[in-house]
Amino acid sequence: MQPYFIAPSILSADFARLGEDVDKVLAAGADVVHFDVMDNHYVPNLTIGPMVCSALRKYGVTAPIDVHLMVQPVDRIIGDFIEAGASYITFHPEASAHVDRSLQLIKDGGCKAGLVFNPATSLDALKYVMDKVDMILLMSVNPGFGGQKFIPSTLDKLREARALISASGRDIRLEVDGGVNLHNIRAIAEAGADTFVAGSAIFNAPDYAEVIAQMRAELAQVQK
Ligand SMILES: O=C(CO)[C@H](O)[C@H](O)COP(=O)(O)O
Repeated sequence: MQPYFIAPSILSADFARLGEDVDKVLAAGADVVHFDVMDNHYVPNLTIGPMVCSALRKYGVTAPIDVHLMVQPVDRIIGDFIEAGASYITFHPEASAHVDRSLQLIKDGGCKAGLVFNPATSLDALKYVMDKVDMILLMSVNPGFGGQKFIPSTLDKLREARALISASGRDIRLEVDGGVNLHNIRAIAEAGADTFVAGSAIFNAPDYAEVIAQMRAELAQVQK
């Protein structure tokens, strides 16, 4: 199992002071910046694109930036995010006409590639591309908005994904996104996740360092 990563979703950050807020959450102990890209087409919301990713890099953010594409089509925006300094780029298989090609485009650009699965989407798309995947992201809410409730069936799906990763023998991160908080993070880790996206639970807390430390304390008690 890889070390646990806490990945605050900047969907819940203060967009008017994004650089400062990202600095603050990283200084508070976050490992990864989770960057939600929504196009008002694949999902019913509109957020940020490659220019903002590039601006964060120019501002001085050196932590990994984990770009979650909730866009359709996928391929024409991949190159822009590679240029903008993304570290991970993940996309939804049903949003790409050619999943293998999209994964390869990401990897050819030197980024880590991953697939994202909505709560009701099966993991079947992984079958022939496990060798190209560096991250599997399970949505534990329907994508589009922060602040939703964790969907409990994600726990079984995490166990299923963890078994696939173990069978592959590869280092693949297993990320979960949606409704992650202090009360459920331990159970989510026990089901197999190693990377935890949390938006409202972190950015709505009065003290980012305190909530991240509490999350790590929960993770320290994980029993497998
Ligand atoms: O991708 C997302 C929604 O599509 C967000 O990353 C996710 O919902 C995180 O927010 P919260 O922790 O508040 O649920």
